Amino acid sequence: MADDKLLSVDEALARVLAGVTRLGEQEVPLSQALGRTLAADLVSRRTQPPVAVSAMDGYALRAADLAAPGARLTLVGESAAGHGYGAPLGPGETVRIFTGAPVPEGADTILLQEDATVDAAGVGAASPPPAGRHIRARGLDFREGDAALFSGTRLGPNELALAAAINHPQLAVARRPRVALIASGDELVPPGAEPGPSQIIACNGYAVAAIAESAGAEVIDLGIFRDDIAELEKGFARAREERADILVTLGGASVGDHDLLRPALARQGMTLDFWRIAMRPGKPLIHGTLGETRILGLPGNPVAAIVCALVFLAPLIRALQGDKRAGADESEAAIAGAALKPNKGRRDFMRARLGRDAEGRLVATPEPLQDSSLLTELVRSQALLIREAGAPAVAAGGACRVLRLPGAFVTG
Ligand SMILES: Nc1nc2c(c(=O)[nH]1)N[C@H]1C(S)=C(S)[C@@H](COP(=O)(O)OP(=O)(O)OC[C@H]3O[C@@H](n4cnc5c(N)ncnc54)[C@H](O)[C@@H]3O)O[C@H]1N2
Ligand code: MOO
Repeated sequence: MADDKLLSVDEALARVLAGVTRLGEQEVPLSQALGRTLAADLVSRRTQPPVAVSAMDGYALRAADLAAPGARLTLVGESAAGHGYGAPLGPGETVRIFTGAPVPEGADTILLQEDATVDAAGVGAASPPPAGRHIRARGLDFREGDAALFSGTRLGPNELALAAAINHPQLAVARRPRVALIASGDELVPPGAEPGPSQIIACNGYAVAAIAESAGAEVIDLGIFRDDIAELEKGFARAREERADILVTLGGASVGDHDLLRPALARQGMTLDFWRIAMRPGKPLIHGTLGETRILGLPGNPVAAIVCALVFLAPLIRALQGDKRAGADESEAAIAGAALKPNKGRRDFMRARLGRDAEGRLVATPEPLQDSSLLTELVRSQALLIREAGAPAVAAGGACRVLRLPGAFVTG
């Protein structure tokens, strides 16, 4: 069971996504559309293939003409991609044809060039092809007027190719959500600076910005702010100037005397939705709204910030683009590579290595240390092994669920 004082992860995600609608739309050229989300259905302007074409290099012919043993056909011309033969095939005739070339009228099959016998008597074959072999019918892939891609689809490499093929050089896509990042902490200095004795290098923003950009956002990194309400207010003012759709704060979300984000945001008039959830890592997560701006206050520990960005920020960014898969469960089944203890009241996202067992099943083995400050363990991991709040113990070899980390590559 979930800790009843804390909001469950599902409830928290539902609240983050509640009432979110797509931001405006804009037209972008295909070359800039990767990772964007379609704002309208795309209707095909083409039929593909536009005519019946050959799928192989060989000879176009009528299957019946080669049916008699020893039959020979007269080679009368050529059909290449972009240059058809241009005339109907007469009885006993064949045309040299290449992949993607129009099948001449009257031909009903393709004899593979490797299977053809070509000599002075003409073109023959030891085993003639049946009718219909290696011919792609007109419209096999798509037809003019058909909806080929749908509003709310995120454009990956495959979708870009299809959008191009159906002849849309410009696409209507959702505007990129603008995400302003504010890091807070007196201990933080940027990479390349000389830290004082108890200072550290701010790193969370790099991961969170990467997660946000991968989800389609435009990121405005406002830098590091000291643990001081007046300083933080300057940061909020900058976020307002930048017309941020989402303000993401890093650190200062918890209950310590120097964790000032909540009071600072409250002074600005933030409507707080929640700030503590039943999740490990990531218990102190602030969610609220400040005017039109959505606020996500991520916890300071690097792994907590990254996991919360994956679980909440990325879906929010996708929902603001009208992505119909935003918030969908992307976890998958795996086998536990080690015994898992019973879980208490928070959903646990354990850093785990992924491999495969002898049967090829995915095996997730948690890292020995799960402290939310440990980036090296995170980098060694390929997945987050998800343990539900209140889940009973699982023996090694038992079933579990995992969420792959971005770019995870599984060997074995
Ligand atoms: N008494 C309690 N203490 C804490 C609780 C609690 O419930 N009661 N929650 C713990 C949990 S869980 C987390 S997570 C942290 C989160 O605290 P904050 O969001 O207030 O974060 P900070 O205190 O500012 O920082 C925590 C840790 O992370 C480092 N940090 C912060 N920002 C960055 C950054 N941009 N890059 C790299 N590292 C960063 C910071 O130096 C601290 O070491 O609170 C627990 N405490
Ligand atoms: O949210 Mo915290 O990550 O468990 O230290």
